[in-house]
Amino acid sequence: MKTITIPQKSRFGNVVIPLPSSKSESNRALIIDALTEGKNQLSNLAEARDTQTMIRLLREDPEILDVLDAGTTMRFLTAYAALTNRKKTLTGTPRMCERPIGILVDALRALGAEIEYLGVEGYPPLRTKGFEAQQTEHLLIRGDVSSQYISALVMNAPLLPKGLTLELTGKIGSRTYIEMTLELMRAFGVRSTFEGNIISIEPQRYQPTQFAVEGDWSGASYWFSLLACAEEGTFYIEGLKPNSLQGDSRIVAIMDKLGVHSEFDAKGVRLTKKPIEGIAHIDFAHCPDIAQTVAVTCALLGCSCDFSGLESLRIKETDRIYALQQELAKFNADLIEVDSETFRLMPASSLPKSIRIHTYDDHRMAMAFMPLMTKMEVEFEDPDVVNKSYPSFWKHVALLDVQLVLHS
Ligand SMILES: O=C(O)C1=C[C@@H](OP(=O)(O)O)[C@@H](O)[C@H](O)C1
Ligand SMILES: C=C(OP(=O)(O)O)C(=O)O
Repeated sequence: MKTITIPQKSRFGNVVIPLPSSKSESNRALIIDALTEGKNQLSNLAEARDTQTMIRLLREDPEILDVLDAGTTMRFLTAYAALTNRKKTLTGTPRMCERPIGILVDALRALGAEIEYLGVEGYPPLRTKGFEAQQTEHLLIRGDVSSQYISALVMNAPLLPKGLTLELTGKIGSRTYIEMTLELMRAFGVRSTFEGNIISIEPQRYQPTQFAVEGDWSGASYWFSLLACAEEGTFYIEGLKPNSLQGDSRIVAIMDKLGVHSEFDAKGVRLTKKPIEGIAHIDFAHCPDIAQTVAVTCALLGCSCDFSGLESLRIKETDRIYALQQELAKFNADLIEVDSETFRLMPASSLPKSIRIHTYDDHRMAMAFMPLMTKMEVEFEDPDVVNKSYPSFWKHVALLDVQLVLHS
């Protein structure tokens, strides 16, 4: 198996990280562009495989849309194909075919789309078979499984003849991602309202627009974590702004308590070290992708912390709760289930000199555990896993002046 080893290092100088762009913003802008017949000027699109897959599938327009392991690409393209009357088969990796899509398919069927499951009911692969007439303009949809179903529907809503009112039921998760979708739509001239649990969108057209994608806050979180765990250093992360559309910018407030001070200027954010205050409880319901980052940071800093809002982690690239528990245990840390809503992060009691991290086909399992390098030599299995969101990740680790060793 291919692995990569990083030697131990915890003192850094001034390091500049040329952060890649957000795949979440990119994939939304691309769907909106497709709905505007490609008349926009999109810049700074993500290098992430999830985005490159979206670009390729929209450009080549094949009969079979293989999204690989990209959740947004699967959910956004399913709604796009179904509601624009395209006949497509949508499929992906074996794990993608275990990630539920029934809530979105039920909503699309209620709107009037014909969709057939090709394998197990409720999961990809599936086939969109046509859309004749809009059956309703008011839908109830669960908000507590994945926000991607809701984003997928609302991006297409302005082009539906009757528009759409979505009533979200249950506890709304990843609300920041739904807000990001509506903000991006606004940037392309589409008005909407999101009050309480109700989203309303009238029929209207997207306006051709110039749109530049921001840096990826989820990717930035690993550099915050590394500095939190390091003995010294100053990082400058390019391409981020303080008022981001991305909920993962919440990492600034979390890391402020874990010893990282952030200072923004026009081009990015400078991170410096400050005293650690600790943090008793963090709710990740609206920023689930940074839970792994923060778990590793707390484990290494010796900070016990209660985590809530982790429900969606079980249906992501892997079962992230299980994966975290397995890998944290390798350095005597743990993530213990306290009750149905809370997990307690128990920090490492003693550290080994070296470690091998299994990555579970999950980019974030590799990137989140990278800061272990501040305490020990770390070997990562399947280092190419990072390509899903951050293909230049290891190249950026090398900017820290460490000698990475690749074993194939
Ligand atoms: O809409 C998006 O861009 C995303 C929404 C989130 O998923 P859920 O809504 O399924 O939590 C997040 O985890 C994912 O990485 C990206
Ligand atoms: C969960 C993620 O992505 P997706 O759901 O789009 O596959 C992620 O990037 O962490």
